[in-house]
Amino acid sequence: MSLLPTRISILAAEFNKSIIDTMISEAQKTAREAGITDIRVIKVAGCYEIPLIAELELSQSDTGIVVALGYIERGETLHGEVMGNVVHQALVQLQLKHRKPVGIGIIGPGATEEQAQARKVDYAQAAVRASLKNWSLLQGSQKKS
Ligand SMILES: Nc1c(NC[C@H](O)[C@H](O)[C@H](O)CO)[nH]c(=O)[nH]c1=O
Ligand SMILES: CC(=O)[C@@H](O)COP(=O)(O)O
Repeated sequence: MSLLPTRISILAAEFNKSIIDTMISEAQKTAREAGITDIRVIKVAGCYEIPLIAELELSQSDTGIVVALGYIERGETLHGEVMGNVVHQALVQLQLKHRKPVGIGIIGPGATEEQAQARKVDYAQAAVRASLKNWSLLQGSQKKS
């Protein structure tokens, strides 16, 4: 029963590249500081593409944690709101299916560029930290059972 996951897979929606590049760097840095050495970064087109790749990564025994990074910008229609709901729901369901943490670092929906700039570091760090905390809680519960 290891205290740390073998691998963290960071899935980044590069629809808004300037925001996401910073989020990727911050997530990598936070994972390294926690002692993780196997950090995989996979860039997808947008948030809608994250759940499928998350499923593939979580199915691999070495992948202990998936971190999802994205920014759903404010648009003129409800497209972003629908996407946000669908993607968040899918990622939560994948956690329950695989019994592995998914750190969700998706800004928005409906966020302005300014709001995203203000949140990109905190969301990326929090997604890694929260998923690592859940990892240790899961390890603890498995020890007891
Ligand atoms: N508008 C945003 C998107 N849209 C793209 C979708 O995620 C997807 O790539 C497309 O519908 C093709 O399947 N993605 C974001 O991550 N953020 C947005 O604001
Ligand atoms: C969140 C989005 O899809 C955005 O990029 C475009 O939104 P909209 O088509 O509602 O203007």
